[in-house]
Amino acid sequence: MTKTIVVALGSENKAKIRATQLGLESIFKKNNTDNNNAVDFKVIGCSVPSGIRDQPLSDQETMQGAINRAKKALENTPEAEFGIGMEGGIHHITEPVDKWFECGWIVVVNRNNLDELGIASTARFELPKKVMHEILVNHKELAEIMDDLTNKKDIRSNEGAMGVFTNSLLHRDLIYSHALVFAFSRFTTPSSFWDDQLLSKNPTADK
Ligand SMILES: O=P(O)(O)OP(=O)(O)OP(=O)(O)OC[C@H]1O[C@@H](n2cnc3c(O)ncnc32)[C@H](O)[C@@H]1O
Repeated sequence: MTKTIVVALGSENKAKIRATQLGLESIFKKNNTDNNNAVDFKVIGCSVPSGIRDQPLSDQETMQGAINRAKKALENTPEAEFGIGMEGGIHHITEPVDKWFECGWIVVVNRNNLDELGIASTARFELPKKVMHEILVNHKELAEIMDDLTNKKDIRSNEGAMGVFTNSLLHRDLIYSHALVFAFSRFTTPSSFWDDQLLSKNPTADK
């Protein structure tokens, strides 16, 4: 009998649900005979608090939101083996250039060990100064600004700001799915890659 892995996603955002489906399809692809991970999977999206501000302003805060969401989703979904948290946020780089960048942070947590977190970020892109002005001075959320800028509705659940700033080449679901594959690697690659045993002895230690 094929095993079904149940995964709880801490969001009902359609782009994040699609990203999770896409990521898990490539991780657990059944028609790839070389794939030792091949199984069925089921995604349950649920609304959970991120525990941070609606518009996170640093990588640290955004990652914390993703951790909180992954753990809460798992807690709220007893049948799930893994919890996933996805959080979009911005980060300020001051040197060698003064610019703000947007990316998503993705966290995977397994029920067997809540302290073992798989964490990755998406690719990043620069946000224009006028968008940052709306966020920092007028305290608007990126979602609202993107809709105003494009005259569209609900960009956050569709192509995302990523899609807008790449002329629709790279949509939020695809980019988040790649980060999910990285975050899951903690659980899908050999555990020997991740244990604390050093690869080589410190050459000076024996002297
Ligand atoms: O329903 P949830 O899961 O909360 O999804 P969200 O897109 O609203 O929320 P996030 O917490 O991931 O993102 C934090 C803020 O940044 C906005 N944001 C993040 N990525 C975005 C994107 O690609 N396009 C538009 N807005 C985005 C988002 O709408 C929030 O205002």
